[in-house]
Amino acid sequence: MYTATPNDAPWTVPALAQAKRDGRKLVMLTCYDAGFARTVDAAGIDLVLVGDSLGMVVQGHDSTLPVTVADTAYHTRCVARGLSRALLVADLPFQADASTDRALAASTELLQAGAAMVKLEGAAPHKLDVIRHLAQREIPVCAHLGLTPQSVLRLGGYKVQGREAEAARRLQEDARAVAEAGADLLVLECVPTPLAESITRESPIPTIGIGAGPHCDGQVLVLHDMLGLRSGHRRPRFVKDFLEEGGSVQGAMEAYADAVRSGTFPDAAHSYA
Ligand SMILES: Nc1nc(=O)c2c([nH]1)NC[C@@H]1CN(c3ccc(C(=O)N[C@@H](CCC(=O)O)C(=O)O)cc3)CN21
Ligand SMILES: CC(C)C(=O)C(=O)O
Ligand SMILES: [Mg+2]
Repeated sequence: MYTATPNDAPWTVPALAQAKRDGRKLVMLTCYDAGFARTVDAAGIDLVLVGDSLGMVVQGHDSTLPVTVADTAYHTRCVARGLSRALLVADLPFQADASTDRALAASTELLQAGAAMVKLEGAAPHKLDVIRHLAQREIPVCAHLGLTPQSVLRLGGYKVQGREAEAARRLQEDARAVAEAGADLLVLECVPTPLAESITRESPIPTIGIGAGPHCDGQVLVLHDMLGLRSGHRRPRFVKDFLEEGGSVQGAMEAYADAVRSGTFPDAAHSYA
């Protein structure tokens, strides 16, 4: 069992790249309030995401689209007060990254709320402009490719991405482009295991998978999912309830961290071939 090490130095952005070079897996969980943040931190989780999934698991909407910058800033402030070691990432909500001006204003608000990095979905030309704009202004950026839930209306549902050869090629190119634009980290959501493996091998920045197989540099799950709470939609294949084996909330987080670090999660049953 992984033992919490509260004396460990707080995470920094350069330490993420070092972890990739060292082959140390990064463990990430979403979190939306201070109580859970204290527990996530004590469990030795490396990265905490105030995801716009809060629109679904906290607010009860059926997509992430209704979430605002004010909502995300509020939850970021709550979570930041509970953390002393984990690196805090906050999602830029739907259309907060529609222009460089809006993205800079929203990101400033989120960093001033306590985040150390902002995350944004996609690699369209204007998104690459936003990544460059933020990176040049000393704002760490996490990119997010594959299934991008803010695109749900045009995608027609939450489906695995990059299955066709052409789509796979485009994803691989997008991964190159976001790193080139200055992203520090890359979330890959719902992509076939071999594609995520190939992107990870090529990527100069660490990849964090969710439904992207075991070969990413790290993993992320939605907190409610790994504690077995009903998510409102059909349970995605990549979700595993760690509460049973963990025995307590902190135990579940430690079991998840152990499984990611030892390479036993995700297995084939929790990945897309
Ligand atoms: N609670 C929760 N967990 C999440 O992981 C999550 C959210 N909410 N909200 C935002 C998005 C939506 N997500 C989802 C939702 C459903 C599937 C899903 O059911 N996928 C199918 C894929 C089928 C296919 O294309 O082959 C699956 O069977 O896993 C995947 C990701 C991930 N994110
Ligand atoms: C699922 C993760 C990667 C996310 O973006 C969120 O929780 O909003
Ligand atoms: Mg999100």
